[in-house]
Amino acid sequence: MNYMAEAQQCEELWEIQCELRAQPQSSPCHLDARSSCSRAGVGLIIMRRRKIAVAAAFCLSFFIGTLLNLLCAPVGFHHHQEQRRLQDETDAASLRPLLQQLRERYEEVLRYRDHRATPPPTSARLLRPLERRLMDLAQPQPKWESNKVKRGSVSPALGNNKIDVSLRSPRLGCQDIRNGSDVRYLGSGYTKAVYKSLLNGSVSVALKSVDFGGHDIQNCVRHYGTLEDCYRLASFKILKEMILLQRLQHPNILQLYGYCYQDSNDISDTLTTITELGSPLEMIQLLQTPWEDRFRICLSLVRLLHYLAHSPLGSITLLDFRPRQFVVVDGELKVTDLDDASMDETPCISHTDCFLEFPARNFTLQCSAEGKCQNMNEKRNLYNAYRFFFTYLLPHSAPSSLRPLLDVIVNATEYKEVPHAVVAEEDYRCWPSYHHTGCLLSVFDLNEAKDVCRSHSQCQAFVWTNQTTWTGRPLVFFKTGSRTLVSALDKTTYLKLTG
Ligand SMILES: Nc1ncnc2c1ncn2[C@@H]1O[C@H](COP(=O)(O)OP(=O)(O)OP(=O)(O)O)[C@@H](O)[C@H]1O
Repeated sequence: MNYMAEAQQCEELWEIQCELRAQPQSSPCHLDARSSCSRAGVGLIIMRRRKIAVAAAFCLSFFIGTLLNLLCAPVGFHHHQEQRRLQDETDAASLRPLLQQLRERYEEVLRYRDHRATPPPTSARLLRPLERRLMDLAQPQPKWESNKVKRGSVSPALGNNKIDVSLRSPRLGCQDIRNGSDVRYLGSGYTKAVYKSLLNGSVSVALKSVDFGGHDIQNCVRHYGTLEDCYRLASFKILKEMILLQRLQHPNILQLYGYCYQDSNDISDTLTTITELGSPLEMIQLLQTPWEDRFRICLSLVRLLHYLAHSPLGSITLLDFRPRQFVVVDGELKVTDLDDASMDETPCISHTDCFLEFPARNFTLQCSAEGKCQNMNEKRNLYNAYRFFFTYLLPHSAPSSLRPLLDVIVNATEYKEVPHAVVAEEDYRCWPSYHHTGCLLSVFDLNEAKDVCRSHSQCQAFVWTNQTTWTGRPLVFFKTGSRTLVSALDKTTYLKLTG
């Protein structure tokens, strides 16, 4: 039964491989998938992690073992066979989470790739000098590179994640990488390593690929013991990043010049992307640069965030938003690491599901009638930009005439109105309160309520109760947060938003 499940899994992953290569259903790829996977189930588990030769030897020994078993039927042999079967079952079970992750990442990549909107074509007339130099450099893409389907080079139980994206000219490829010189290590993160290379002696680019010595691969191999499968999993991140770089075109998003699939470390079709080169962002250095340069970085970031909030793929959030995800190109900030970007808006049933948590403060956003947290992606980006960039880069040594304006920007406090809602708990005491455990005060109008909230350090929200004192002054409940936001027809809640 387990062998049958294994065979089914094998078939599914082959199907993925064929799909990625855009092979039609009746193609040899799909037929091969079925015949490969319907072979002896016992052999499949071995074939996934070892070479076919090993699997064949195992099948042979299995066959001989069965023969001997029939002839002799010794009790010990039965025992040995049972042990091996149990071991195989354990191995298969331990790899299941890896297969699940592979499937999820594969589906994510397809979602980004198949999203309808396409970037506008750029007229060759508008090409800047660097692009013209790249155009001179780019070789016509060899046909084999986009159509190549290498059989037998990957484990039959695992889909290869080779995927081609259409790129505007100029497109660079493997040949250009091979002709590169002056290759130098630039940096690495959890998953990828980045190198600088000088192509054709004229254009410097960044080459990005999976780092075989990086934490991601090392942790995965330690856990699952299979380098090839772990490589495939990690390379989905580069694949996703490449698709996003191609789909999102903006001066503050690094430009993708091309990519290359080549065999490396005994793994077929490993992916390297070729992008615009930048300088890693060093916050300490940046703090020492003139105010105008720092202002330029902040302006780049604002322009980028505006584009991401209204991108052709919808509102995109950068889940991993730290200075190291950005580089500087000619004084402009550009995002380079897009593998943690997401275009999914958080689903919700009530406002409490739209809770955005940061170390220093939290927000509760509105849940729309369609069951999506409204503007959550944009809000996450904005607050991260505020806490990682604006607070450090803008105020220090700013021109004195701009200071009042900057104070307003950096300390901007506005209130978001949530009609028909009340914060059920999250009370604090104040004086002179009309409530013995909460802060219930009378105010003249909404502006006074905002001023009161601003003057209380605990206050993060207030509820307009629609009740008044005997003089007719409205009563307002001041609250420490808005996690316990619930519906209440006759009340309105105001949430304090900073940044
Ligand atoms: N185009 C580029 N030019 C110069 N340096 C770059 C470029 N792209 C990336 N880098 C440097 O390489 C580092 C690693 O790249 P990247 O962030 O894509 O890898 P990662 O494994 O996803 O990292 P993380 O663990 O931060 O997610 C970056 O922190 C950056 O300093």
